[in-house]
Amino acid sequence: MLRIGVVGCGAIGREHIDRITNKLSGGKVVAVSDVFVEGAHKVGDPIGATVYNNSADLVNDPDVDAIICTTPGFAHKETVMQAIEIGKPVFCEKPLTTTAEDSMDIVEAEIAGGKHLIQVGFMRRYDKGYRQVKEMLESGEFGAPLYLKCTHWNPEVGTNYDTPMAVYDTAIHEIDVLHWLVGDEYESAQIMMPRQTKHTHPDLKDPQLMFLKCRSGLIAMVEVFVNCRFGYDINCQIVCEEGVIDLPSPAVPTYRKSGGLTTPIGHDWKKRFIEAYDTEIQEWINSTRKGEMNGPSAWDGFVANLTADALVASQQTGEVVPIDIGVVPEFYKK
Ligand SMILES: NC(=O)c1ccc[n+]([C@@H]2O[C@H](COP(=O)([O-])OP(=O)(O)OC[C@H]3O[C@@H](n4cnc5c(N)ncnc54)[C@H](O)[C@@H]3O)[C@@H](O)[C@H]2O)c1
Ligand SMILES: O[C@H]1[C@H](O)[C@@H](O)[C@H](O)[C@@H](O)[C@H]1O
Repeated sequence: MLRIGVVGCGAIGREHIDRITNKLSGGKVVAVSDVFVEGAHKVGDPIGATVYNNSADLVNDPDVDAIICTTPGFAHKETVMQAIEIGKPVFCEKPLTTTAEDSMDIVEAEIAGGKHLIQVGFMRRYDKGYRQVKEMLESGEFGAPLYLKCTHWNPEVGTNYDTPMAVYDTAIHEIDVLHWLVGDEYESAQIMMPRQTKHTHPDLKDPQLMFLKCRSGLIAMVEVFVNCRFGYDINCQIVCEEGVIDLPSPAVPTYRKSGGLTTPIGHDWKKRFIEAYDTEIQEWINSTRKGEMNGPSAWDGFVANLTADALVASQQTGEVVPIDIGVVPEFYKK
């Protein structure tokens, strides 16, 4: 049994605790922590977990074998570095950090420790739909992918969500999954701001149109609109030389009523990728128990943050910003 400590008992922290406790196998949440300690007690007490009000005490608890970090992005580095220091595996929710510089510090610390310890929560790589699309592309039947059109639409966000977060908290999913999907690397990024919705606030530009160009010439266009009101709607269309692939959305019943034919769109990110989260955490538990680390790595987290930094820079100027990933360290070569 993998004894897990969860740092950060907010929305996704509670989701992961619930799936480990009630759905998955091979793991047990034995400790939880949150700066808001009442919140940690609320989820930790019913399952008999030790409750902490800080990350370091949980990471250093001898009864904790591995850590799940589900604090906000700005706080991830603290916990991940503590875990590396003591040599414990850590599953860190996306983004690894909020800047490439901080992610590089983590990469360097992990390499220095000589052991693969970090997995980043890029769960779309575990989604059945994205996996099917990847297989279709790799079959060669569609020829080369030429351009991608994606939407990342959220119904609404809180007032603490600002312009850069549209990149490093939201588009970071597409940043990671798209280059993985097409087997390419980004070389430049650009953002254009269309007319803005009245439903945003002064610190948030919304919507934003993001363009990522790959080395092959492929361009990915990602529309991020986080106050779209109507629902949580993630789509991706890949235009190839020999055909077009649309990412399948999870099947839902459509219905005829009041003179209309309706396909419902959910409101909740937790449900849209629920199976992907289950698979991701189950595979992390399984591989961690075997002393392996197979999922998205700290290097993948760094590459995503480097790309995000270029997009954030373009938010200011609208200009094309180059991306130079450099050479993949030997340590991360598969
Ligand atoms: N993979 C996904 O699809 C997905 C979905 C949702 C959230 N996330 C990621 O998970 C992380 C958490 O998101 P959330 O929606 O659960 O946020 P949240 O605000 O609901 O929860 C964060 C929790 O962390 C606690 N916290 C804040 N600062 C802390 C600190 N310094 N140390 C310890 N605890 C601290 C807060 O009190 C809160 O309980 C973010 O990085 C987010 O991007 C990923
Ligand atoms: O924009 C949100 C994404 O759609 C979700 O999948 C989560 O990652 C959440 O943290 C983001 O704020």
